[in-house]
Amino acid sequence: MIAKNKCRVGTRSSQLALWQTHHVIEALQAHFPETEFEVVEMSTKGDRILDQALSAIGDKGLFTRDLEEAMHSGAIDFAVHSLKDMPSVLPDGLGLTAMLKREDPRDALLAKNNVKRVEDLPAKAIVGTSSLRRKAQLLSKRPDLDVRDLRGNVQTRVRKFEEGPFDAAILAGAGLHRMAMEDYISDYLPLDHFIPAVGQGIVVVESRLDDELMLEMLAQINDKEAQTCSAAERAFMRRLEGGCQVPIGALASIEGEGLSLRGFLGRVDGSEAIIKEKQGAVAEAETLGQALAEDMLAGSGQAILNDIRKG
Ligand SMILES: NCc1[nH]cc(CCC(=O)O)c1CC(=O)O
Repeated sequence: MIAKNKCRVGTRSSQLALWQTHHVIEALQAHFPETEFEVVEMSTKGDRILDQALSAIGDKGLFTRDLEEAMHSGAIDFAVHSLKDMPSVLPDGLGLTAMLKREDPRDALLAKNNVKRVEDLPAKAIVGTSSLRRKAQLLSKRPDLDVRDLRGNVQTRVRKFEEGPFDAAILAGAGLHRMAMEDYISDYLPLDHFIPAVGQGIVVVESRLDDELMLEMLAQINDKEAQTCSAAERAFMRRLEGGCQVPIGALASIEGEGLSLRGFLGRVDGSEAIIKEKQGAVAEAETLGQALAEDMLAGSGQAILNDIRKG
C-alpha cells in the first residue's frame, strides 16, 4: 500500500493529549513502518484560558480551533483529540477520519476518607468538577452537595483535589487510565444515572477531507464500533445544540445488529434530569440519535433548552 513518507501530527501539549497522540502513531506505525511521524505540539485557547469555567467562555472550538487552522495551512497532516472535546459541527473541509477502540467511558469518583459512592458522601460535601453535566447529575441525586469548579489537565485536577478543600472529584476514568492514575479512583459512577459525555473514552483523528492518501492510511486504524456509537451520540448532541453550555450526555452500545442509545438532559441545579433510551439499527446510527433527541424535546426537554438559552 502506498503511504506518505512523512506525517506531521498536531496535538495539544498536555500529557493526556501526548499519550493519545503516541497511541495513534503507534497504531499507524504498525501498518506503515516506513512512514516518519513528527509530533507538533500546539497550545489552544482552552489551554491558555485557565481562570474561567469552560461553560462561561462559551466557545465550542476552544480546544480544537488552533489545530484546525494548522491543518488548513498544511502545517500538520492530522490532529489527535479526545472525541469528547470535539464540537458537534466541524469546520468545512475537515472530518473525524479515524477513531480508536473506545476505552471505559465511565466517569470516576475520587473521594477522601474511604468513600466509595456518591450516596456515601457526607452532607454538603464539596465535590470538584467544572462540567455542567456532572454537576447536574450529582445534584439531581444529591441536592445538598457543594459542587465547585475544578479545572486544569488531569494531573492538575487530581493535585487540586488532594490539596484543596474537596471531599470528592469527578474525572473521566479513561483519562486516569491513560495517565496511569487509576489508583486514585474510589469507584466508577453507575451508567444508569451518570451518563457520560458524548464521545467519552474515544480518541479521534481529525484531518482534511481532500487528503485522500491520509484518509486511506487512517482507515487502517479506524474502529467501526466506536465510529457507529459516536455517530449516534453526536447526532443526539447536534439536535440538542449541546456544546458545553447544555448539561447533556449520551452513550451508545452495540449488541449484534442492534444499536442502543441512552441519553441524558438535565438542569444544572439538578431539579430535573431526563434519561431516555432507544434502540435502532447499527446502519442508522444518526437517525437513532436524532430520534432520541426528539423524544426528549417532546417531553420536558424543550423547556430546559429554552431556559438555558434565556439564562
Ligand atoms: N475535557 C477534558 C478531557 N477530555 C477527555 C478526557 C478524558 C479522556 C476521554 O474521555 O477520552 C478529559 C478529562 C476528563 O474529563 O476528566
